[in-house]
Amino acid sequence: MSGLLERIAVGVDEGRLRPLDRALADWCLRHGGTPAVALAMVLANRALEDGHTCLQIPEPGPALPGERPFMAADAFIEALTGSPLVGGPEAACPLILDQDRLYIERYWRYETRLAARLNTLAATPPAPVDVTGLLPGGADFDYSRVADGEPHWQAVAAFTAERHQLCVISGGPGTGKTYTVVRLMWRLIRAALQRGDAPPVIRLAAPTGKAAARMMESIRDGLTAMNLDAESQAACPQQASTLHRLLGFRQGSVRPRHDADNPLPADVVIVDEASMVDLPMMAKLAEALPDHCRLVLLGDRYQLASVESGSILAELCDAGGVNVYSPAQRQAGGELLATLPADTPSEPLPLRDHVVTLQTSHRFARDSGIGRLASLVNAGDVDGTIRLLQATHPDLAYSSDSSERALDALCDEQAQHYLQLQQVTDPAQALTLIEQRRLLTATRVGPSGSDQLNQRISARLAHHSGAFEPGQRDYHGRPVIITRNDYRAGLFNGDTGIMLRDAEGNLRVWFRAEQGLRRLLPSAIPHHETVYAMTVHKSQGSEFDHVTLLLPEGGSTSPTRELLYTGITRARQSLCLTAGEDAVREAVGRQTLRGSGLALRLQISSR
Ligand SMILES: Nc1ncnc2c1ncn2[C@@H]1O[C@H](COP(=O)(O)OP(=O)(O)OP(=O)(O)O)[C@@H](O)[C@H]1O
Repeated sequence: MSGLLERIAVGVDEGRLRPLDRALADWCLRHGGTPAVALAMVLANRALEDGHTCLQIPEPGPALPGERPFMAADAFIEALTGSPLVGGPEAACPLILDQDRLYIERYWRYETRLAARLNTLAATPPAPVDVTGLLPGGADFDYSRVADGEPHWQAVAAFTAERHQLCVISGGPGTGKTYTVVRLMWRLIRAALQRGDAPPVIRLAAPTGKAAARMMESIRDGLTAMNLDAESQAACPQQASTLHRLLGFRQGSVRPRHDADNPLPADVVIVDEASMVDLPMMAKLAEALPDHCRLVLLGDRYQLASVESGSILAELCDAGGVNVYSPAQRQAGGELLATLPADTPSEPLPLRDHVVTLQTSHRFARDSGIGRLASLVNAGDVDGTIRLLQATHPDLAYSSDSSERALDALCDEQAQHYLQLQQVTDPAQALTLIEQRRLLTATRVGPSGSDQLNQRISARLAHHSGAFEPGQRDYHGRPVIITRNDYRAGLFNGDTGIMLRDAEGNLRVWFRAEQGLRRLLPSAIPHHETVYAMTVHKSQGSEFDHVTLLLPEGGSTSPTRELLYTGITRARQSLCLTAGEDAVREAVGRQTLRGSGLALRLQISSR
């Protein structure tokens, strides 16, 4: 493997590799590493950047992007063994080799610590649950929409979260995750008050400020609809925070205030949009829970995983299967689970009693184009997806033309909508207008990337309205999205605002806030961008009435099934998909597979 640095230098020149790859390899070689170790360091770092927790050493052998394998996988593992820079589990080395998985040391620790904590939570003896209120005719769940012979999965989810310290509730859009946790909270509070105990301290959190605000809004609506008595109402959480804030991260620090030595003051922690939580954050959260605390994770197993490393929610769901339970769980659920088909005799899944998958969307009708499209994409049904797209549905439009001319027409259409903003001076009305529709795209760069689309739409608006110059940064009617958390300003990654001129002619930026609206000077808002179009990744945790989703043709980063599904399910009322048939086929057929050892570390815990 001589000449590694030279080969990397060529890769950097050709744009296949980054200067960082060269620096990492160089560092390894200067610190006693062999070329194999230097390659291992480069590939492990690249794996992390691609969202993997570790490098699953590939067969037939490890290779730099665009090159043939340097050596066979077995020989590579042997070459790493004994290096001072590579150790086995628990070693204090920059790289950890754990069987055929290679980790950057910190990530091996996150993974093993998270698995250990989850195993402890899952192994806690189940609590007895009074299922009376959960059954048909009980006070807690309405059975009028449940099909005959089907369990009420929302009631099963509440039962599971009461019975176990660890519970994952997965469901697509509108399947009632919030509806369920509102009832779960009420049951927990009511049971405590009936026992004469203090109500449990329930903390609500989400990975982004936007998702936290949406979670609180849905929970508030749900609580209002339930019309609780004043005491129960007061015991319900009044706020949802970001995980950063919940754990008490200080600006610029990776160590939170709450950890195993200073656990969170909470009896129940409920995390929404858990698919967006990465491995380091999930490990820190799990460690900061006090021993008795319940952890309830809500999310959609089929959505895109976190932008950073790990796909924790999907892995936990895989470790739980889809609504298969142990005999003990079925017995404890009694009538609640009586209609389930007999248990299959396959190998029991480690988290089978801890994961509930909600099945019915209360947002989309059974024949809704958006709902059906989402299901077909999830199922990986390529032909079914294409057939559906070619049929007519009131809520779904499809165009296979993603040519330059089609992109132009798309940008014109978007600009026509946003032209209305030039006449609007009321910030609430302007915010509603920008939240109604969104152009989503798979990537940030390239002709159909969000950067260029935003420029094209802005240029058209400048031309049509004559109100500002093309290329002008700040102008009346400019929608902006925050791209970095700023705790001092109270603005978070993903928050959207609108720039409007006030009566004195000064530009101000308006955001939705807990109590109404906030007004800020353009210079006072943290990192932000114009947002007519955004990537599907950025749209996670948000929904819009009308979505136009664009998939690029070819390109370096091909869209995956998860990306397509996430884009589709951002639409509440209508979806227009613009993508060549080949791009759709490719995306539906390509699933995200992330290297991780978490699943292997989860133990059978069901009793
Ligand atoms: N069992 C039910 N009976 C009647 N209405 C329901 C039921 N479950 C959910 N809903 C209604 O369906 C809508 C969506 O529910 P909810 O917001 O809880 O879903 P969600 O899974 O949290 O959605 P999202 O994916 O947007 O986070 C809400 O208006 C809710 O009141």
